[in-house]
Amino acid sequence: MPSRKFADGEVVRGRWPGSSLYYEVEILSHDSTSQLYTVKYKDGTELELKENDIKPLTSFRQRKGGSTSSSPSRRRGSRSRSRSRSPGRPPKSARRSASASHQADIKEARREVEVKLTPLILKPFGNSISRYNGEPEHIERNDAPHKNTQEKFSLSQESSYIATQYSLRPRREEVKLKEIDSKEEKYVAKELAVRTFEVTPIRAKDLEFGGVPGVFLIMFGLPVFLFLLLLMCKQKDPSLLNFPPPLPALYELWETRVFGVYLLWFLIQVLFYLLPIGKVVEGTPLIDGRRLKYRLNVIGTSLFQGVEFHYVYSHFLQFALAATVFCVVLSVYLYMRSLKAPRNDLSPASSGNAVYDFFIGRELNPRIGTFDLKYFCELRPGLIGWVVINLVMLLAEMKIQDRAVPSLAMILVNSFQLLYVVDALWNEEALLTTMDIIHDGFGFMLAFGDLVWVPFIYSFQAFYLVSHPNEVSWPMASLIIVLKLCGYVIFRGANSQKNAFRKNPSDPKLAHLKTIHTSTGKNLLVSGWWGFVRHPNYLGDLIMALAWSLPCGFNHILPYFYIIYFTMLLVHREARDEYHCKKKYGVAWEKYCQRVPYRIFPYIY
Ligand SMILES: NC(=O)C1=CN([C@@H]2O[C@H](COP(=O)(O)OP(=O)(O)OC[C@H]3O[C@@H](n4cnc5c(N)ncnc54)[C@H](OP(=O)(O)O)[C@@H]3O)[C@@H](O)[C@H]2O)C=CC1
Ligand SMILES: CC(C)CCC[C@@H](C)[C@H]1CC=C2C3=C(CC[C@@]21C)[C@@]1(C)CC[C@H](O)C(C)(C)[C@@H]1CC3
Repeated sequence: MPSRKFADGEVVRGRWPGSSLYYEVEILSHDSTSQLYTVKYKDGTELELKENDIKPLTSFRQRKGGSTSSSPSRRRGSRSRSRSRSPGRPPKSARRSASASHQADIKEARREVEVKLTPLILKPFGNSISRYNGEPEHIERNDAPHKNTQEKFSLSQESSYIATQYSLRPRREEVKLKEIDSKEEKYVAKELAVRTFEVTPIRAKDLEFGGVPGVFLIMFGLPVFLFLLLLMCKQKDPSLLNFPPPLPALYELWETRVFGVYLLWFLIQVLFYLLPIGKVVEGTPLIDGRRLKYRLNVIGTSLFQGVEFHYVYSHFLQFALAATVFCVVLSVYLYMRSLKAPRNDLSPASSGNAVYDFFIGRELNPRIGTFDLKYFCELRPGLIGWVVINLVMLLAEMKIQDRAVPSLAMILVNSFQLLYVVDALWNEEALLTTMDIIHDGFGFMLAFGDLVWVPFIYSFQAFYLVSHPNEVSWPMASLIIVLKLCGYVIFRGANSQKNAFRKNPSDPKLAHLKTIHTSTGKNLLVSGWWGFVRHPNYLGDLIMALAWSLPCGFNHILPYFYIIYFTMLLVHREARDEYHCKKKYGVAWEKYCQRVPYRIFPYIY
C-alpha cells in the first residue's frame, strides 16, 4: 500500500483548485485507490485534493513575517489566477473532486448575482493547535512562540485581500453571462478575475454624512459657517448672544492679489514636495494589489518661507475666500478627472451619485505622474499653512496689543500646535494607514478640510487671542502643559503602537502585548493602549485639543469651538471606523468590543 504523507485530522494548507492560494484545511480521509485526500476548509467546504496540493503548516511558518507577500507583482499574479470559488464562499455541502469543480464554478458564476465571502472562521495556527475546532477566534499573547500566527503567512494576506474583494458586489451588467457556452470558459475565468478587482458603488442606505442631502448641506453650510465664525471672532464682544454680523458681499471679500499670493504659496509647497530628497515608502495595497510609492521629504517643507505677515492678518477673510475658491476649483478638477479614472482607482467610499461623490471623492489616490494630490494636500499646504497663520497671529498680537513679547497664552497655543504639526510631519508615513488615505476619496470633503478648514479653523485660538487677550498665570500654564503632554503621550503612544504592530507584528518590542486573532490574517491589539479604549489615539487628540483652548480663558465659548467640533468629528469618525472594522473582522471585532467596551472615553463612551 503506498504511504500517505498526511494523517486524518491533521491541519495543513490545501491549495484552492485553480488558484495558487493555500488555505488552512483539515484532512478528513485519504483514498488509497485514487490517492486523493478529502479535506475540509474552514467554511465547511469539502474537496478532494492531490498530495501535491497539500503543504504542511510548517512550510509556511518558516517564512519571514509578511515579506513573501510584499511584492505587488507577485500578489497580482496569484490573485489574477484565483478564478474559482474560494473556501470563504458560503458553505455548500459540496463534496466534489478538484477536477470536476471548474465547470460547476462557471455555472455558479452565472447564477450568482452577489459574490459574498463570509469571513473565514479561523483559529490561530499556533503549534499547540492541531485540529480545527470551530472556535471563531482566539486571544493570545503576542510573544515569540505565537508569532507564527497569520501575519507570518503570505497566504493569510492573500486571503485577507480576497475577503475584501469578494465582499464587493459585481455590477449588474457583469452578470449577463447568459450567452456563454462551453468554449467561453476562458472568458468567464477572465470575467471573474476582473470582478475580483471591481469597486462597486455602495448602496444608498450605506451613504455616510447623511447621504446626498447631508453632504449638500455640509458643502454649502461649512464655508458660510467658517466666515461667520471668523467675523464673530473679530467682534469686540464675541458672545454667542450677539447676532452674528452680516456676511460681507462677495466682491468685498474677493481680492485678486490675495488669490495670487495664495497660489504662489501653494506652488512653493508643490515645489518643495517635488524635491527629489527623502526616502520613498510604499502605501498599503490598493484594490488591485498595487502599492503606490510616496516620497517623504519633510525637510523641504520645513524651510522658512518669507511672507509679509501683517498682510495676511489684515486680509485674513480674503485669504480664507481665496483658499475656498481654490478648493472648489480643485474639487471640480478632481471630480472631472475621476470620470476618466479606471475603476480600480476609485475610492471604496464612492457611490455612483454625482453629488455624494463630488463630496467624498471619487478617485482614491489621484496622481499627476508621481505627484500624489491627496497625500500632498493632507500634509503640506494645510498643516504648514496652519503653523504660518499661527505665527502671523502671534506677530499680529504683538503689533496690535503693542507688546514687546507675545502673551503666555499665545506662546502656549503656538507651541502646542507647532508640536502637533511637527509630529504629523515627522511621522508622515503613518498617514498612509489612515482612513483618509485608504478609504475616502479625494473630493470636496478632504480638499476643503485640508486647505481651508485646517489652516483657518485650527488656528482659531491664536486668531481669537489677537483681539481678546487673556493673561494666564504660571500655575495655570503648568497645568495646561501637563494636560497637553498627557494627551500627546496617549496620542503618539497609541498611534506608534498600532503603526509598529501593523508594520511588523513580530516586533520584539510589542511581544508583551496581547492580540486577538482575526480571520483576515491581521490581528487586533487587545492590550496596551488599544486595550484601554478602542480609539486611544482619539482620546489623546481630544485631550490635546482641550489644552489648546484653555489658554484662551473662560470668557467666551468661541475658542472652545474647536474641541466641540473635534469631539463631534471624532465620535462620527469612530462610528465610521467601527462600521468598517465590523465588516472587515466580523466576530473577532465583536470579541474585541467585549474585551474593550469603551470607544473613546473610559467608563463614559
Ligand atoms: N486633527 C484632526 O483633525 C484629525 C486627527 N485625526 C487623527 O488621525 C489619527 C488617525 O486616525 P484614523 O485614520 O481615523 O484612525 P486610526 O488611526 O484610529 O485607525 C483606525 C484603524 O486602526 C486599526 N485598528 C483598530 N483597532 C485596532 C486594534 N485594536 N489593533 C490594531 N489595529 C487596530 C483598524 O485598521 P486595520 O485593522 O485595517 O489596520 C482601524 O480601521 C488619529 O490619531 C486621529 O486622532 C483624525 C481625524 C482628524
Ligand atoms: C470639514 C469636513 C467635514 C471634515 C474635514 C476633516 C479634516 C479637517 C480632517 C480629516 C482627517 C484629518 C487628519 C488630519 C488633519 C485634519 C483632517 C484633514 C491630520 C493630518 C492632522 C495631523 C495628524 O497627526 C494626522 C494623524 C496626520 C491627521 C490625519 C487626519
